[in-house]
Amino acid sequence: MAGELSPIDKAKFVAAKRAAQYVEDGMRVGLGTGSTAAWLVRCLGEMVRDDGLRIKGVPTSSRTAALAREVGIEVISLDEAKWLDLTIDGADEFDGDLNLIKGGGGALLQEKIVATASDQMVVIADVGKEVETLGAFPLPIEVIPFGWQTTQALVEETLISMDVLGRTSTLRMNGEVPFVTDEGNHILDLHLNRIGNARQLALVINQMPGVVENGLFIDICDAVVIGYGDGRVEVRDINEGTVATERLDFVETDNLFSDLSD
Ligand SMILES: O=C[C@H](O)[C@H](O)[C@H](O)COP(=O)(O)O
Repeated sequence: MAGELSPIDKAKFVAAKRAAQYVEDGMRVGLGTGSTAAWLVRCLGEMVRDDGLRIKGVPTSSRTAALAREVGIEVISLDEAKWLDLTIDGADEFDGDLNLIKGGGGALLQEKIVATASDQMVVIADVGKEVETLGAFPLPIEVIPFGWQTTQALVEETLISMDVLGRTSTLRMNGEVPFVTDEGNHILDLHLNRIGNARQLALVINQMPGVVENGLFIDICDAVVIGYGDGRVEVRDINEGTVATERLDFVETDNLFSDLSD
């Protein structure tokens, strides 16, 4: 129940609950992936069930698709939707320009495609995700399995030539075997510490053969809803800066707080 949630889970929950207010009847909504986005899907499921909200959801991973169906959200594919009114998703880091690192859960490819196909992207995050400069969180890049070690070597050589700090990368593992994304690819995590020019880095990485996509989301996010462990939320808009700071009450319902899994 809510009283047993850790401060970080409360922060994620209030961010998700506040962001759910962006969703209007009839919208086509991109549903993000991760522990914060899972709260959002639960909140929307409750609104569908209790308030009669009618939405069509486009999930960004098989995990989110399963959860959305479980809570009663109508799920359609991106190609069926064609264009989305709104996407709400989590992030691993966001900076003052609302640029992001995403992909900690391995869903960055579908997430970027879905967010880019949306009129608006709203990110939900606990306050610990805010950084001055992106890069403390390892930057995920999705690579095809064929020749992944060659791709890794190319990525590392290129980063060295660009004089990017860090320079090491690791293949993401799932126990003893390489992690496999929903698209059948692998993830390399780049340990950069600090990304001086995220825009340039994103372009350079995506030009390398074998790389499918990187976890830098530049100029895609329109607003971040930041949650705090004491129930406060802050809405930061790319055009208007901080537009609202408020406190949300926790609503303890079995639907939201039982068996929550990412
Ligand atoms: O691939 C996963 C996504 O980009 C997530 O949205 C991101 O990793 C944040 O996840 P969480 O809300 O669990 O911190």
